[in-house]
Amino acid sequence: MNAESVAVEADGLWRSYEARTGWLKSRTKTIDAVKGVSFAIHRGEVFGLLGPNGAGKTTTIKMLNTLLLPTKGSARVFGHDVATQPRDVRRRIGYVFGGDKGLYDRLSALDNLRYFAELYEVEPREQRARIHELLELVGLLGRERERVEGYSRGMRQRLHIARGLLHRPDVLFLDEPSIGVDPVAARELRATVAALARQGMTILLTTHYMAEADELCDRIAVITDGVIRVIGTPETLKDSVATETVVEVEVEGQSDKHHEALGELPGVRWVEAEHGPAETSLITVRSEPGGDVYANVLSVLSDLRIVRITGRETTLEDAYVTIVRESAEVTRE
Ligand SMILES: Nc1ncnc2c1ncn2[C@@H]1O[C@H](COP(=O)(O)OP(=O)(O)OP(=O)(O)O)[C@@H](O)[C@H]1O
Repeated sequence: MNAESVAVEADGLWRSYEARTGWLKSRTKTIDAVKGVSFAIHRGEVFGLLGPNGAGKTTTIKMLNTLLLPTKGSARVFGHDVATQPRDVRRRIGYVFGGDKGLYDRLSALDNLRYFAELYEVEPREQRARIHELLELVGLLGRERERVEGYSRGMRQRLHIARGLLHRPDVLFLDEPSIGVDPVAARELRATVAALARQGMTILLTTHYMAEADELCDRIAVITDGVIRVIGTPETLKDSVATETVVEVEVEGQSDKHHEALGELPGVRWVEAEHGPAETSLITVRSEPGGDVYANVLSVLSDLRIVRITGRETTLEDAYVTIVRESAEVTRE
């Protein structure tokens, strides 16, 4: 693959920290935070890095964005080495992290963006239009003259994203952008990230919210204890832990004649019906995970009155929890 189709490439990245322990008798201890991480993010891809607290996500991002030097291994952003060509890397990346730091509270959003535009050497002729365009993208147009101290967490986060985009980076690192943001604001934030992705931005996202990762990411890497355990699309991750989808339908009357049709639906492994209370039947359909099993079952039963339908697909959270648990077992062995 050539350097322009691979946006970010990590090759055996390793980072150790020397941490001081003890008070009277201080000793240094080596913590291996990231232990040989490798992956490639393609241009235009939204790539999620998921893992529990302390797994090594931020350390990985900081090596990729030149804030930390790798102890071992290497990484490139559009072919530029993070250790030997940091200026070239910085020109191509934007870094946005969650939380309260990184903005000037006493200034308006507009003045914050003007300040950072200067800092990032955005051409003075371009600044006005660029700031306007970004305020529009993140949905803050009309509020830009208000001081940031009066902004909600969600608005701050969107302003952070605008800041990270001022110098037109090709890759955006989003480190827990939705931390502490309420559900409605988080949804708006996801819409902003999705809009950026549609425009072709390459994004590396870390988050603890599985639904967010599922909605936004093309591929996901799960990291625990400094090691990547799995890389795949949200669907492959879910499929790797899901054994089947179970749908239960309670219908009025007899359903015997629908049995055969249900059994012939794509992916269906097994159908069972039993008589329920008060002239109802309970039909259980077990099928392979994924596919349109709900819609198919409902269409076969369309001439019956449905009392209730329950069941659920494997979620990304199910998959994540299983992967993290299994990796903890492997580490213990
Ligand atoms: N400056 C540092 N000095 C010593 N140890 C550190 C330092 N920064 C991080 N660590 C340790 O490295 C490991 C990985 O930390 P890192 O912040 O990369 O994890 P993370 O996956 O981003 O976690 P979180 O989800 O909590 O942000 C942890 O054990 C952490 O305590």
